[in-house]
Amino acid sequence: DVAKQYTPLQKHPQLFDDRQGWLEGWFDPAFNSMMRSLREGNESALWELLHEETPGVYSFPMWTPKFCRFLMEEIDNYKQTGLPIRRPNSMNNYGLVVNEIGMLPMLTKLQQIYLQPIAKLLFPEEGAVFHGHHSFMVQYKQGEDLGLDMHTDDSDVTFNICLGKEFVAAGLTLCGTVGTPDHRQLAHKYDHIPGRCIVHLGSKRHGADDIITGERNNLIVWNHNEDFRARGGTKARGFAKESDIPHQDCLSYTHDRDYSLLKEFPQGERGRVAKATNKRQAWCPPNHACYDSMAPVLKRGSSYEFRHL
Ligand SMILES: O=C(O)CCC(=O)C(=O)O
Ligand SMILES: [Fe+2]
Repeated sequence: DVAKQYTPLQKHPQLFDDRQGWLEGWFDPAFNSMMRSLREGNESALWELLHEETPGVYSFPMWTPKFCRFLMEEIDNYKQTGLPIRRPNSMNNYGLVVNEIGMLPMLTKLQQIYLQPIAKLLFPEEGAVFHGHHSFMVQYKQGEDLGLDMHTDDSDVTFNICLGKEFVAAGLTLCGTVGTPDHRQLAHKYDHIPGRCIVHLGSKRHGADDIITGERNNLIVWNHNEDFRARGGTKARGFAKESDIPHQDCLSYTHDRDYSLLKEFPQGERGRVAKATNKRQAWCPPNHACYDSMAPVLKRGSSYEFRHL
């Protein structure tokens, strides 16, 4: 398999050595002392380190700038080998699934030793236990993917760590939780900082703003809690009526039935792709959850003809 083929080509074998595991020197000193306190049962250390970006969304320093460069060197090295690159999800065209290149054991360690104890305190239900993860890199730069449409993740708790390199714009826009009245209302705009991690529920609608210059790379860990999923996950909570017209910055050209009534599709080729994707995949909001002022034809049905008046 790919991981085996890559083994002799690795630039930094330490990144694949799960017997040695994660080295303390790779992490921000403040993160290390917080983790030490957590292990000693002092939970307040986490709350002291965290910055609450908006309710349910937290950021904290995680890796040193040096480690971010170290990891990026490995990713760039892999991309030069010509070995196959499977895209992380249907929306990212330039990412890389790090689990598949041989980093799965190390990322499982990262999840179990560091991410899970944090998630458990922040999100007692979704983060109670993690059984698996989908871990991947995303990349934005001019001429490739510029940003990422609004979406929710196939993840119970998502950790998203910025690795640089240098970039202008490319922020993360956060809206509401899927199925709640404010699902498509703006909650917060977050500016990524290299080395810093942001954590939120997968059910939180979010998207990446277009990059203006430079290149942004992030490592994303989608954590799966099979117990939560067996209870129906977020879907079990139902889908409430939307409180109001959606915010412009929270609209998804992939998922929203009212997109074309409220916003222009992106320009050029991206617009063509966006229209075609919308035609195939738009479902939001479900008929029973439409806001009061939504166009009557859209309230009645979710078929394509109604979406493109
Ligand atoms: O670019 C980001 O920061 C977010 C990426 C993301 O939401 C995803 O890949 O699911
Ligand atoms: Fe996401």
